[in-house]
Amino acid sequence: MRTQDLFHQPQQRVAMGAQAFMLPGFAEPWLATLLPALERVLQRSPLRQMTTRGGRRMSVQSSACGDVGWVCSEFGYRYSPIDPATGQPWPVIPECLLQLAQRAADSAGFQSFQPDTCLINRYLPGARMGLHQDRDERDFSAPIVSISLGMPATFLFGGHNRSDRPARTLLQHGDVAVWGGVDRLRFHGVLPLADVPHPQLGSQRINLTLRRAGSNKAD
Ligand SMILES: O=C(O)CCC(=O)C(=O)O
Ligand SMILES: [Fe+2]
Repeated sequence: MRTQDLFHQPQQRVAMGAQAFMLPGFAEPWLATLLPALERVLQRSPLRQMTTRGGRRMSVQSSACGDVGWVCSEFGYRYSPIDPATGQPWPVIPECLLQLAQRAADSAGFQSFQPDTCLINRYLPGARMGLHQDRDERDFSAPIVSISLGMPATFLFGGHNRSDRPARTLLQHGDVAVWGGVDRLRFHGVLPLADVPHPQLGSQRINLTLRRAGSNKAD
């Protein structure tokens, strides 16, 4: 735990936009329960490399938990109630992860966040995520809560046009980023990861993004 938690000082918020914040170390009190819970999820729905609509393999490995999971293939992007890799429903979102996401959303000014899906992305050194908008959800009223674990990454937070120059924010183990409202559709991405092994998780970064997909979107 960082000293700020020990003395119960108000959590620091770093503004990335009017309704976008980075909450440094916010996930730390949950990590001891979150990491084993995440392992159990990944035993049931293992990480896999998906192929984009353009036919290219994504550089991250992905899985999901929740009522639906985000899947992509050469046929496009969608939320599905079934994990295509196992033919089974996705694992449920672990209680501690749900609680962490709701508390982080609250701290960023988004009350009553009810996520129904969590995308799990694993970055090995060199993996990246190009600038994109998160717009496969059925409505954009709920925020995105993004939890970073393991190796540090440079997060790019741009504007509403792909060409808007993005700001850079370092995301480290335990940091949580939340964006919604007027900032919900801003372009964002992650620079290629440098190999700076994390003491506990080694040469990987795991990012968890909790969202409200809206189950009607699922097929
Ligand atoms: O890895 C990150 O920090 C961002 C991931 C992301 O943008 C996404 O999964 O849509
Ligand atoms: Fe995204």
